[in-house]
Amino acid sequence: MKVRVLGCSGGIGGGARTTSLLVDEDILLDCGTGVGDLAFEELLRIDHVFLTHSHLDHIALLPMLVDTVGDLREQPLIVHAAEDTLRILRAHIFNWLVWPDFTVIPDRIRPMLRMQPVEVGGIVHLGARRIQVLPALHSVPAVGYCLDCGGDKLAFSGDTTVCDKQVEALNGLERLRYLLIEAALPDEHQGLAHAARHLSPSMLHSVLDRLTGDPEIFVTHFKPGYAETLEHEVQAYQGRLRPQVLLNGQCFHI
Ligand SMILES: Nc1ncnc2c1ncn2[C@@H]1O[C@@H]2COP(=O)(O)O[C@H]2[C@H]1O
Repeated sequence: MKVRVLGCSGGIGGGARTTSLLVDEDILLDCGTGVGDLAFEELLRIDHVFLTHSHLDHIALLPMLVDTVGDLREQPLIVHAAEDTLRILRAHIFNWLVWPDFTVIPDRIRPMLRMQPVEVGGIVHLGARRIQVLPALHSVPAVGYCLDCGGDKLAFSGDTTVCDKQVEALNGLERLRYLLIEAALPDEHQGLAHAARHLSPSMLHSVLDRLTGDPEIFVTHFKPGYAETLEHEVQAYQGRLRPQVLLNGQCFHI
C-alpha cells in the first residue's frame, strides 16, 4: 500500500492544506482541502473515503468531490465513518440546505454516495488491504485508523487528545511501523488544546512515553500560526522515539 499526504495542516493559507491521506489510488483517509490538488482523473478513481470525524477541516471537500465525479462513476462513492459522524453529516451537511443529499441522488437504489458505518475495533477489508478502526478522543465523536495489507502497519491518530484506549490499541498492534499523530497547539495554548480536545507537544510526549513499540513518529495538524513553535516543542522530546514533522506530499509504503 502506498500512502500519500495530500494535506496535514490544522489550517489554510500559503501551501497549507487540511487533512487528507491518499491510500493507493482509490482510498482517502479524511477529505480536507488537500484533495483539491488532485487531478480530475485522480478524483474519479476515489472509491472510498474513511472519515475520522465530522469537523470541517477533515470533510471540507467531500461534498464537492461527490458532486464533481458522482455522475461519471459506475458505483457510489462510499463514505465510511462512525455512525455518530454519519448522523452529523446527514443532519448538517447533506441536508439539502448546505448541500444536496447525494445518498438519494439520482435515486435511493443507485445513489452517488453511500454511507457505511464503522465501529471501533472493526476492520474493513478492501481486497488484501485492511483498515482497522482505532479509538480516539476529540470534541466530537472521532476515530483513528490503522492500515495494512498483511505486513507492516501505518496508524493515523485522527484528531485526539490523550486517549488511553488509543494508546492501548496502538500498543496492541503488531508490526506498527509508522504512527501519524497530531499535535495542534503549542504548550502555551495548553488550555485551548484541552478545551478543543487536541494534543499539545507535552501531551504528545506523554503519549509517546507510553508507547511500547518503536514506530517512526510523524506529527501532523499544526495550526499554521504556531508551526515553528510546534516543530521546536515536538522535537524537544527527550524520550526513546524521535518524532518528525509530517510533510505535505510525503509518501509511505507498507
Ligand atoms: N473552545 C474551543 N473548543 C473547541 N475548538 C475551539 C475552541 N476555540 C477555538 N477552537 C478552534 O476550533 C477548531 C475546530 O477544529 P479543530 O478541533 O481542529 O481545532 C479547533 C480549534 O482550533
